[in-house]
Amino acid sequence: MTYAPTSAGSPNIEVGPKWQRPDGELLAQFQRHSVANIGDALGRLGMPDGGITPLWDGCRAVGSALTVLTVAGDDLAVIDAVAHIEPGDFLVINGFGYPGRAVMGDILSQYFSSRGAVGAIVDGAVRDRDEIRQQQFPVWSRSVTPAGPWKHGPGAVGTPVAIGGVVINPGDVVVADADGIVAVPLKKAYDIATELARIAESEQGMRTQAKQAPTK
Ligand SMILES: O=C([O-])CC(=O)C(=O)O
Ligand SMILES: [Mg+2]
Repeated sequence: MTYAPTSAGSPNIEVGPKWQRPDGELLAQFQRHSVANIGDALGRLGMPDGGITPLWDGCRAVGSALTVLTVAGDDLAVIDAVAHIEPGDFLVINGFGYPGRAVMGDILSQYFSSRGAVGAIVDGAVRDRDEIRQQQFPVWSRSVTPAGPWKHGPGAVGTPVAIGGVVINPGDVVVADADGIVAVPLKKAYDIATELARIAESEQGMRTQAKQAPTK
């Protein structure tokens, strides 16, 4: 089966209104912080559940949410999303948590990477784990299966979606690492970045104290 993403768009894939993306400088402020610390800065609430995990060791990415809603086991909306990618985008795909059929593999991953995306998160299944690891393209998913996707739609690109029980809007700052995923609403991102500097400093202090704890 062959396919090639087009800019024409499929008639049954809705495209949301144009959204604002965080600039590179703002994204850079999140580069050096762990997802755990960013979650703390958000009050330890609103993080996707721990069932969505990295596909290979060392996955880490920071980017602007490019949201996709797709039918369980179907990748038509994911294919359509390729034409909407701008450098720095982070694909966030609601595949209804379905484990029985992958909604992306290494070919789509290569398209994402070629267009400048920084990573992909799938609340659902993916396939081609070895090839994606070789590409070093960061991917998080709920499961892995060799079963390939149907391509019928419907779906949506650039509308709010939920992954792991949390709503993510297009243009949210998405950070993912070995622990999991966090999304910071663009409106809060500057305040959270400031708070992060304080948290990082206090964590550093606690680490030093822990290292120097007296033996009994
Ligand atoms: O073949 C497909 O339909 C999806 C897939 O495995 C890929 O993106 O590599
Ligand atoms: Mg494949």
